[in-house]
Amino acid sequence: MAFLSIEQKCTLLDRITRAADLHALLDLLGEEIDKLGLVDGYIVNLCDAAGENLCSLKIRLPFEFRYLDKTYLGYKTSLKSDITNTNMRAFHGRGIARLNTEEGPDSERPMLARWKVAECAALPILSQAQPQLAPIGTLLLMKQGGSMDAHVFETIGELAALFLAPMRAALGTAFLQEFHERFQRAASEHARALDFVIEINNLTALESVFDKFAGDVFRQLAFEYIGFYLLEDNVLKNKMVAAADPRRREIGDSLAAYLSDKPYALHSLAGGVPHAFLKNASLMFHDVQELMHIPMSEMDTQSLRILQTPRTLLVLPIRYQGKPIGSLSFFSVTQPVAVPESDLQLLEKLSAFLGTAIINCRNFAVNQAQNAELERLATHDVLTGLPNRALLRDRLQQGLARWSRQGQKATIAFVDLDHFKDINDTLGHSAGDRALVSITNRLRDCLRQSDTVARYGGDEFVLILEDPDNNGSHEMVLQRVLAALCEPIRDLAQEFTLSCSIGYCRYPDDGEDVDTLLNAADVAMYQAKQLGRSNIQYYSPDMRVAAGKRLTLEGKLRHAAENNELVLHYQPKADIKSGRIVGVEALVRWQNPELGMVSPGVFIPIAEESGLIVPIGDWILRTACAQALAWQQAGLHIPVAVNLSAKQFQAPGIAARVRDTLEATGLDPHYLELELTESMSMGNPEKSIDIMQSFKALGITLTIDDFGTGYSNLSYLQRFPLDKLKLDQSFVRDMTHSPEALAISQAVLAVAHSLHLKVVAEGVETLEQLQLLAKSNCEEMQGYYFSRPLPAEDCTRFLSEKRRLSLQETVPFKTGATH
Ligand SMILES: Nc1nc2c(ncn2[C@@H]2O[C@H](COP(=O)(O)O[C@H]3[C@@H](O)[C@H](n4cnc5c(=O)[nH]c(N)nc54)O[C@@H]3COP(=O)(O)O)[C@@H](O)[C@H]2O)c(=O)[nH]1
Repeated sequence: MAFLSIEQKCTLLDRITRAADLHALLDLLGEEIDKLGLVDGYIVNLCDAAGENLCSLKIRLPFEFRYLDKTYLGYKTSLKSDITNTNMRAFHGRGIARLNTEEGPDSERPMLARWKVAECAALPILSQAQPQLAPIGTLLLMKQGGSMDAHVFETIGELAALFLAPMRAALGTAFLQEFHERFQRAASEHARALDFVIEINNLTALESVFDKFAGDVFRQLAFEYIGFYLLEDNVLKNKMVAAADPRRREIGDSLAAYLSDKPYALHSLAGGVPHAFLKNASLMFHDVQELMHIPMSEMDTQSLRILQTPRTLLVLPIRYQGKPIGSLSFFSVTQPVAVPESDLQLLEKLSAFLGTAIINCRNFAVNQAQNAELERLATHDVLTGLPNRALLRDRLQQGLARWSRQGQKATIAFVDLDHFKDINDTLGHSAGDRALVSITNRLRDCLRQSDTVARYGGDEFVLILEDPDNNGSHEMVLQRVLAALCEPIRDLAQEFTLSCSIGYCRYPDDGEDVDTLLNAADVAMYQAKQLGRSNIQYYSPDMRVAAGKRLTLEGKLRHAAENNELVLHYQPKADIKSGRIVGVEALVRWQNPELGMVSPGVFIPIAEESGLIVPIGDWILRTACAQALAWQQAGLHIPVAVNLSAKQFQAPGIAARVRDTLEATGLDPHYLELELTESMSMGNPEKSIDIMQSFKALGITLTIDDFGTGYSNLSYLQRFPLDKLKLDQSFVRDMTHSPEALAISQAVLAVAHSLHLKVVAEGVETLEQLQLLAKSNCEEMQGYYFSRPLPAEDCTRFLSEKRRLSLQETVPFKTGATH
């Protein structure tokens, strides 16, 4: 039975034959279905060229949803997919397939509610005359009020049949054309995507990456906002909300502000953002009602309110190597956005590129942080955090350029802590470290922000003081530094007071380059040390001359022992009461072919500072022991006293070295006396006691030299295993005319005697001094009055002649020796 009249069919066929292409045919078919007024909506699905998918090519949704017609255009369903699907049932079954509350699969029923229709029905588009040919597609019909009857299907089926042949022909052409267009589109999309990938991968800041991504998406799709969320500490944090129109930023900004301190927890699927992340799949919502189908959190409800209820919302996971690392939300507030399958695929691709770019940025940030740390380690001192030598030089170099441009003056100062080693020796290295940190803080407090303090070495600091006003304020600052570093350090196990020696020079007066200035300040600091420490010295060129001389001496001294330039002189010591010679003191001399005789008062301090005293000291000990043994073998049983310098005393294994020397030379230890100074033993008294006990265990006699010149802790003195004290020659020199010197000498004698120690007076030059010492019960004496230090040969003669000291007027022993 025909439902369309002949005239209708003829008119229609005429229009069909004049239709230009497949789209014109589809439009015509739609127009005719509309005219019939039998259904509220329809979708024309046609097979694609490969015969693999049904493709929605013409859509007319029920009236209130027509704005979405374009959104679903191009939607593909695989012909191999779910055969219970209404379209598939019609296509494969070649008959009508219904979907309503009673018929059709449950999975499709939400579609009825979504489009507010009572029934959907799919008709295959096929030829009744040639049933062996496969359908070319389906026609999905929608009815809102009530169901569709046979009349509807037959009328629309008859209409569709008229279109079958021309559509089949047009399909071939259309698919060829579509294939061509798709190829071209793909090529240009490919090129665009490549540009995008290159550009986005070159970015190193997350914000720029988001901006770039948003810019590209906004150019291609009608979304108004994009929210970026990244996984951090097991929550999704909003990183940015980008707006397509800068004039409408407020909504995006409000959302970003709201989300700034509210991350999405990932323990539930509530909300599109966590949903897409957890499911690693995209979600598309065309209205709020659809959105309501997934669980919502309070945060989502509030976000939607801020977004004034978006018309379209699409959420995608951001993936890196297939795994989600965040989510992206695209939304539009003013108008719905159609997102055909091809655009969705494009977005998914872009979001994968975005994922790679995000990881690049993170790796870049980690590398930056690592590089910064390496840079910091290379330029800063680890303990104090102060600039190290390398950075100091760099800062000084930059300063020089600036000062010369601005005609400005500056001060470069070397600050060296006095006796810092004592803290390490007494309280250990961690206390030493704490002291250095405390010193650093004091230095920082003394300086202005524009000044520099750097750690130059162990206990050496360098200050760069800027002087933009040329007002000489540097002197005040250096005084402040000296005072601050002399304050006691209280946060150690025991209170410790340090001092410092400061040397400084001025730019440009004393030098105009880094090395000259640092060297000048160093030379001045050395001078400050020489002048008794705890003072400030301004550089003068004379100091450099002296320092140069000192360097020359050090260079020559280095080879003195191997060149046989060192020689020992021996100064006899006598018992004051009996007048007998009770020992000799070995005193080193340096006879250099170029410099002549160099006084030990000059070269011993240089040997001490340069560390040369250790090998030189070994030579002295060996030579003195060998000489004492030679005297014994000649029948002169006389003990020899050897001075031990502080460096030697503190050198590891000193007791073992002395023992080895005694063994090597064969001298009985009872014929060796070691002279130690007060200051070297008081620096770290406990350690000194250990070393002294090792000496005593060998049978060596121990004497404290120069007693009275240093600062002695009497309680320690009591614990030292000593035999003698040597009264310093300064007291002996003055005792005859200075009541104070006499009083100190007598006090020293009293202390020594109360500790059962003998006293040796040194530097005795006159009979008067000798008599005074005898009256004060001093046991031994040494000095020019009895004998100057003598070369070994002369001393042998002196000992052989068995000279005796007399308390009466005598003629002192004279030799060719200078001292
Ligand atoms: N570590 C070592 N230090 C040594 C050694 N030899 C010397 N020194 C130290 O060098 C300083 C100067 O020594 P020197 O010029 O040898 O002076 C000694 C005596 O010559 C001098 N002296 C002795 N009697 C008199 C005197 O009557 N008047 C006078 N003006 N000077 C006199 O005193 C110095 C004695 O030194 P000491 O007993 O050690 O205090 C000096 O500090 C030496 O210690 C060495 O081998 N190793």
